[in-house]
Amino acid sequence: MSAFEELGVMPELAKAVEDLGWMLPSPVQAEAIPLILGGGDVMAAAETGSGKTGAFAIPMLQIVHETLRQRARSGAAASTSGRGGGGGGEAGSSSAAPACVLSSEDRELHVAVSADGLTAQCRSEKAWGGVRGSVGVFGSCGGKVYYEVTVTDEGLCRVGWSCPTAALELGTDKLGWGFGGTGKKSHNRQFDSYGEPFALNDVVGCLLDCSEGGGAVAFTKNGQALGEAFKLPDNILRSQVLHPAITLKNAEVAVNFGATPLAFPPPPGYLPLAQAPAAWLAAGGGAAASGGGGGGGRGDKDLGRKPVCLILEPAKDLAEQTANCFNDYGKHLRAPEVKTGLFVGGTDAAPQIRLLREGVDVVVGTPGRIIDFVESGKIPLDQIRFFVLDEADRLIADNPDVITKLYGRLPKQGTGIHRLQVLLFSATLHSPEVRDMAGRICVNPILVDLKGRDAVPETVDHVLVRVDPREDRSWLQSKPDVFTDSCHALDRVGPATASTPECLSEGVKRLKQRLLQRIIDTLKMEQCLIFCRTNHDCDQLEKFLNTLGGAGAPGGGGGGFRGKRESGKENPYSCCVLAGARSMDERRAALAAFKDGDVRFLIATDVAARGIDIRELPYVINMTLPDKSEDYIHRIGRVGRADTMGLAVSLVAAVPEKVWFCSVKGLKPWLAPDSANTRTTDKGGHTIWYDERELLGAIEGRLGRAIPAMSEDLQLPPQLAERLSAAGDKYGQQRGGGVSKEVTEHLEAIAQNVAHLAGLEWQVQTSYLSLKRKWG
Ligand SMILES: Nc1ncnc2c1ncn2[C@@H]1O[C@H](COP(=O)(O)OP(=O)(O)OP(=O)(O)O)[C@@H](O)[C@H]1O
Repeated sequence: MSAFEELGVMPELAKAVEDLGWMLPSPVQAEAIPLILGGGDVMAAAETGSGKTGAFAIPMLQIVHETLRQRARSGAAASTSGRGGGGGGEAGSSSAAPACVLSSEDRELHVAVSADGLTAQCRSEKAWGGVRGSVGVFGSCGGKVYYEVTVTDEGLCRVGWSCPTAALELGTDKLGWGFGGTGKKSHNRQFDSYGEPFALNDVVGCLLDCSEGGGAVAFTKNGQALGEAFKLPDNILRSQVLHPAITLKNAEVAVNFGATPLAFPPPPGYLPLAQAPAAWLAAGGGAAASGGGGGGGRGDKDLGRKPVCLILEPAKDLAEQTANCFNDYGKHLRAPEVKTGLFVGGTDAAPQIRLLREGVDVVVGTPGRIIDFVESGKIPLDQIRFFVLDEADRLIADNPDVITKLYGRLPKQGTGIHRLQVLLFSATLHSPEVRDMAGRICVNPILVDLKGRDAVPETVDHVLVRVDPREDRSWLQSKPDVFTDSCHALDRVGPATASTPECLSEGVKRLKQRLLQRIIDTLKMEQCLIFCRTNHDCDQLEKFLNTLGGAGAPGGGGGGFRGKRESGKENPYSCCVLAGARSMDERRAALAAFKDGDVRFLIATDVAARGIDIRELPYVINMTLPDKSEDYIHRIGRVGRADTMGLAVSLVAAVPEKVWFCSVKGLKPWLAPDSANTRTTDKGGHTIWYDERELLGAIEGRLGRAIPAMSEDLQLPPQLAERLSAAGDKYGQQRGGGVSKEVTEHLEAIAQNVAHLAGLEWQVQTSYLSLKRKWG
């Protein structure tokens, strides 16, 4: 049994992580996996690069897989029994059709459905409870269908039709059309008088007309037509499936889809749902279809398969990485496979919508695209079991409203294995905002807090280089070329004005680029992730490195990485950019090129600060300190991952630097710097004074210690250099020259002992049993 299986992880998942070379669970995995498998809400704070993604993804995949298997089993059972009870329709037309019953899954838990799936009861006096039919009708089928509802107890009820992603409380959104006992029709929360009231023993007929030129919902009462209630929009008819839908409050109804004789014949041209041709029908929404267990009328097994996990990530690149992790960890899961979908902005929505239609179990995405898809009914949330905020503190700081809205729509009535689990993960999880949000969206969360507040991993060395243009006057030289941000394009910069704040600020910018080159050369860097403050700073630095790489050299000329132009192994300063202003394709290509070693330097904004995992990355450089101290911990955490040593170097200005600050999205004042926009924001312009001494103070305060400085000739602080050489460590390589070999030997030794112990245990058990048999 592997170490992961000892945590309760199923063999298929354990095998997948073994394929990745994981021998032992990391500490956060050892703590969090059993807690999540046990059904609890978990808040995990563990240092960067410690395997948090696996800590939530592995148990989630296991529970999702088990849930899907269970549904597939109950779906198969429902289909078999349903077909047995069906029939009675036009010869030949209904034989292959999925039988319709009230779904035991596509319902609220306070609604009970009878064993035959034909009676629904809600015993809550306060809450409406909804349920849908297990079979729906394609809006594009061109036919007309009918079913009957008999009111069998006092109480409130509303009946009609809704799409699989509609709210179960019928008529409260754009995808549901209902008729209530008080004589009101309802759609999208609009309640208008219609027909007449109905009550105990009344029989309401629900009509759906999908014929050409039709497109309507209507009702009858005790066989009398009440007239058209709703016209259905074309887009609904084209793209949606409509299911029988019922919502009740302290009431009971019996439903007849036409498998047994109806109380009243349907109006001319309408077929009872149970007798509709199979091609009109789609199984979905409930046990009969989920998990691939049921079959739709069009042979699309996944129709109606709804997401079980919702994972929010703060950046597109990280969302993509997490989705890939789910695919990697779940690659051996079969019957059914667990399907993961990526939903991020700035990319074509059409394939994502298609994916949702085909059915997806794990939804990973960024807040904007997710809320957009949820609000437009594309991502249904009524089957969600897991809500995960990865990098929770960033998500909560930037998107509290989206999180609150999404949480508000998640199903919370479940118990046991159906309970909604909320998981919050980050290396920095101790803010009051996180505590406050956790108090609202978690139920008794268990805190896995491995290293206390904001720990930097032992595998990360971090140092700073002071940049003081008052002492180092080399910035006044004109060579080598630098590409600063034009903040001081209108200021007189030269020896005569060299001590004004503006000149010193320009001096910082020039010095930093030249220092970067010296650091790269001195430490003989072959791979480094370089953080800049803004997209524009990334562009400028890209130009600078491209110029160093040789004018006219392939890869020179700026404009970002747009496909392989040369091997980074030949150009010592080859670079590409990963920043929010670049297209998703460019970002993807840049990250891939850097990971593959095709370029040596990845210049990035904070979109790459969190979560991005680059194997054996040796160096990070901060051209400018981040303005939020927690982002420092995440940025430097791009090195020192998975027990690999890494060094982070921060360039820290000793004087304030004037930088661009645009609160208006898309504004680029540096393209035409003038006396208005180079003013500071308090004077109506687009710049601020950035003081890195203060930012450094905040970071050191947070970490509780000073960050050591490199010497003027860019050597490591002595205590760091000594420790590194004493341990024989190198940046970009495993700590201790390769702990994994020791781990392997250790595991091999344990495996023999464990096998021996298992043999002894077997002997004890069998001897006990044989003695029992012998002596009774
Ligand atoms: N048990 C393990 N054994 C070996 N390697 C592991 C293990 N768990 C995770 N890893 C590897 O460690 C690296 C970091 O993992 P991951 O990205 O999940 O870290 P994280 O804690 O989420 O980091 P961050 O805080 O930066 O988001 C990955 O390359 C992953 O494959």
